[in-house]
Amino acid sequence: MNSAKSMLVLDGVTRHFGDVAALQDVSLEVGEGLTVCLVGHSGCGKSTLLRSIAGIETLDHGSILIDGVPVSGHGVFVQPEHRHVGFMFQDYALFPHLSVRANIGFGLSGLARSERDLRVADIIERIGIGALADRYPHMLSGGEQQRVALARALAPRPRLLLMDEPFSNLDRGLRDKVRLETMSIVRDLGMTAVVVTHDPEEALAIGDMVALMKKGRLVEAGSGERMYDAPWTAYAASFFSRINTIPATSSAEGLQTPLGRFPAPALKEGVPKVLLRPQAISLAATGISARVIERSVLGELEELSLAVEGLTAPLIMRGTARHDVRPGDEVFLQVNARQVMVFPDDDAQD
Ligand SMILES: Nc1ncnc2c1ncn2[C@@H]1O[C@H](COP(=O)(O)OP(=O)(O)OP(=O)(O)O)[C@@H](O)[C@H]1O
Repeated sequence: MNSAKSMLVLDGVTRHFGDVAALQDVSLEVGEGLTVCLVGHSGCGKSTLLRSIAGIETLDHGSILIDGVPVSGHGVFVQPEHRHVGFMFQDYALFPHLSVRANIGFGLSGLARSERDLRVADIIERIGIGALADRYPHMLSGGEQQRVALARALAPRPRLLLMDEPFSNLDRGLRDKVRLETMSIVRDLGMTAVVVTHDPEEALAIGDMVALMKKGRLVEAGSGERMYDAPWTAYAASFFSRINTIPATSSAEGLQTPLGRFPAPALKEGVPKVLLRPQAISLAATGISARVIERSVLGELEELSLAVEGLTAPLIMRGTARHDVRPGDEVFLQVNARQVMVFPDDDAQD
């Protein structure tokens, strides 16, 4: 993290809907100019958290500060329109009867006409949508609508930009391009942004910080690189990629597994389990004996599904190398010991 001031502070944020604990004691700080991605499976509370920051939801407990100003909690509730946040909805929610220019100017009604026109012209130029300014939403492609929605959210110069699944309505091919362009505009403007996504790759790609949620709780938060390379929890390890779970038993020499012996880190108690990314395994001339169940070429990557004595589930191996192997072939495996992750068994992955 850098030493920038905190633009958003969530402290013990809690919200129930009847019996459902949508948010439980969520605390997080986001430095100015950074993008945080809220990521997690459906129903984990991402949207409720975003809506709480926007002021569309109230809190049961906890508090929210935006740019140092309390906006929710401890008896305070600042109305959404006074929070200085820009909100970008998943479906863009552009007004169909207004031109692009009028859509962008919509949130600036408090300004004098000349000032409003200047602001709209400025953001249109920054986002590079001059050619679209006099069109109407139905005359725009999905990617163009997305940029107009971004311009509209940014025109009032919010302190915080909130984006709810902003790229999920775009086709795969367009999505990566629009995502790159959008996030570079957000970064160039020095905006602090909170982006909700259910896509682990998207979270890793765009978040300066990633906050992984599960059943209303924050599991862990940090840079995407740290969370992928050195997750603190088995849940995070398995959320961001496919993972092999290898049963282990502890002994004085370390952890015994069907894939050999690994050093045992100091774990509090319980039987540890070993997690192994598919790319930590490779074929070799000697090593652990295995049988090929299936080989699939996934474009850049090749995936082998392998049967290993002592493992009930197939072991998944992935890499860029191509192997001339067929189902039934006997092969040998090597495991990159530096990529072995060990967690207590009670750290559920579900
Ligand atoms: N207004 C509401 N009334 C009742 N329950 C709600 C309400 N809003 C959300 N919930 C519940 O709170 C939990 C969290 O929902 P939320 O929409 O925040 O999850 P999410 O992570 O954004 O999910 P998704 O990715 O599917 O949008 C869910 O169990 C949901 O059913």
